[in-house]
Amino acid sequence: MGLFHEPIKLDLPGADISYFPSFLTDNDASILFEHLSTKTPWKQDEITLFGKTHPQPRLTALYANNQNSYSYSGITMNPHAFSVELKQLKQAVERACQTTFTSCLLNYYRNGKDSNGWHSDDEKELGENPIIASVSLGAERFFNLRHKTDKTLKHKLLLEHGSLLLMQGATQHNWQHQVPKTSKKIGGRINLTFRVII
Ligand SMILES: O=C(O)CCC(=O)C(=O)O
Ligand SMILES: [Fe+2]
Repeated sequence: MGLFHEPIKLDLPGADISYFPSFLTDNDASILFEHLSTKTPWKQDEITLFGKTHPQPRLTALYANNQNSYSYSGITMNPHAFSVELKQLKQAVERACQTTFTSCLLNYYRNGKDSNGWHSDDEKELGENPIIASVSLGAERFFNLRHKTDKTLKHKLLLEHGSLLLMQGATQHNWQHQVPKTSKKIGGRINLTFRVII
C-alpha cells in the first residue's frame, strides 16, 4: 500500500463514493501496470446493446476465487483463478475497504479511443447494494457520474495512476457512470474492479 491519505468522500445525494488518490505508490502502480498489460489473457468480447452487436471498446478479463460467471450486455464472462500479484492487490484493497471480495473484473483501455459507456453495476449476481472497489493504473481518465432521474446532478473526477475508487450503498441504484473516449494522445490504462459475485 502507498502513503496513507484520508479518502475524499464525494458529496452526492443517494451515493456513497470515496476516492483514495495514492492508494498505491507510483512505483508499485507502474510495476503492476507493466505486469498486467503483458501477462493478462485479455480478450475483446462482442457485446449486444439495443439489439446491435459490436466489439467491446476495450479489453477485459475476469478473475475470481469461485467459479461464478458474470453476465452483462449479452456476454457471459468465466473467471480465471487469481494470480499471486492479483491476490496481493486484493488483500491490500480489502484492508482499505474492510470487506472481502470474490472477483475482479479487469478493463484495459488501450488508448483514448477505448471507453466504457453509461451504465450502473446492477447485475443481479452483484447483490442488492454492491460494494465495488476500483483501482486505476496507467493513463489518467475521466470518470463521469450522472444521476438516473435528476438530470441536473452530475460529477466528474480524474482517476489517477495508483488510485482507488470505492462505490457502495445505494450508488448503483441512483447513479450511472462512464469512462468517455478522449481525443488526447494518451497511453493505456488498466482498471481493476473488485466485486462480490454470488
Ligand atoms: O474503468 C473504470 O474506471 C470503470 C470500469 C467500470 O465501470 C466497470 O467495469 O464496470
Ligand atoms: Fe461500472
